[in-house]
Amino acid sequence: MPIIATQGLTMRFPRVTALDDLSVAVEPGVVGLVGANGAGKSTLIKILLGLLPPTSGTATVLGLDIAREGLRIRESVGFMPEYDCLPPDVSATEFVVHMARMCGLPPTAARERAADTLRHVGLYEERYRPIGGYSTGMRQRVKLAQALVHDPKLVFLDEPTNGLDPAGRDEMLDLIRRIGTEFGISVLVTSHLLGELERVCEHVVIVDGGKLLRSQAVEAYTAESGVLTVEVDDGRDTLGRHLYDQGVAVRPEGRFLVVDIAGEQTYDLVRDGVAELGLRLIRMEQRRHHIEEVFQTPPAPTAAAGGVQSGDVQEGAPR
Ligand SMILES: Nc1ncnc2c1ncn2[C@@H]1O[C@H](COP(=O)(O)OP(=O)(O)OP(=O)(O)O)[C@@H](O)[C@H]1O
Repeated sequence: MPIIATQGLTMRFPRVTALDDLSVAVEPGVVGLVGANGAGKSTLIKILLGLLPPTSGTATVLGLDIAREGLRIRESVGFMPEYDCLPPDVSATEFVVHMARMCGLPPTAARERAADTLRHVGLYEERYRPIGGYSTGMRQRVKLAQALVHDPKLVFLDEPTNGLDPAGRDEMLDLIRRIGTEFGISVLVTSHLLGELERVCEHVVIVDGGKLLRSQAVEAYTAESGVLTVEVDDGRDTLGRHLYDQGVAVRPEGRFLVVDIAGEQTYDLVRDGVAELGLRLIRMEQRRHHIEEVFQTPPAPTAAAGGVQSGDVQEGAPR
């Protein structure tokens, strides 16, 4: 059963259509929702939580109807909002216990769950300090902890890496991956950075101007390319010249050789060349695309899609 299913979801504000006839089904797992700023991601989350009635269309979350069962959805779904909404004068423990109590947990269970959750997000040592003195990364972790404290089946994480430095972003992405793999909680995570979603998500939904552009497994975005990456220990140029003499299309790229694949024989030529020259082969693998490369050449317009304009969706940090 899909964890989220929308049909013709439309949200019109007086000056802008934030969601435009959006129909999508999302299966359990770690799922990315990507789009430029203003694409409609936060609006979709608010509608899915039953907090904002759509202009038209229907949706279910965990099989529950957003129009009739908003409260039950919010019992089963955790939400990490995009913007900072934390009280500065209380500690992370006090805040997360309070949120657990708001979700209906009895006092002792709330304290235990808060302590466990804060440990999972890496805030155990600092949990008694007032939130006002926390760094951006620590504040993001408090927001994440309160989303997880009532043991939800699904969490919505709205731009969880916002404002983080590269190291903080890596740690947050690692946490998100663990939420999916170790805790078995499904995740819908939004970002305007395609590259970072590729690292943690199994499936990515792309919205642009409130319309669905694509909904695909990450594997499908990153299908194998027609080139081989070859790395040898000392002798890159020797091997390159050797392959060139055999009629292979080859070029250097950093410490690698990039070889166009012209059938099975390309693998044989590389392997034989390495053996003949007495080199040590470190790697030979078919290169995969990165998601953002898919958007450098917009796909032929399909359905409602008009193609992503370059710059609409930013690339992630270099990997
Ligand atoms: N309450 C509102 N009233 C009027 N317009 C709104 C309201 N909420 C959102 N919008 C508009 O709807 C569009 C989509 O906004 P939304 O916040 O959903 O985008 P987003 O993809 O989450 O982008 P961001 O990451 O910048 O928040 C924007 O043009 C925004 O200005």
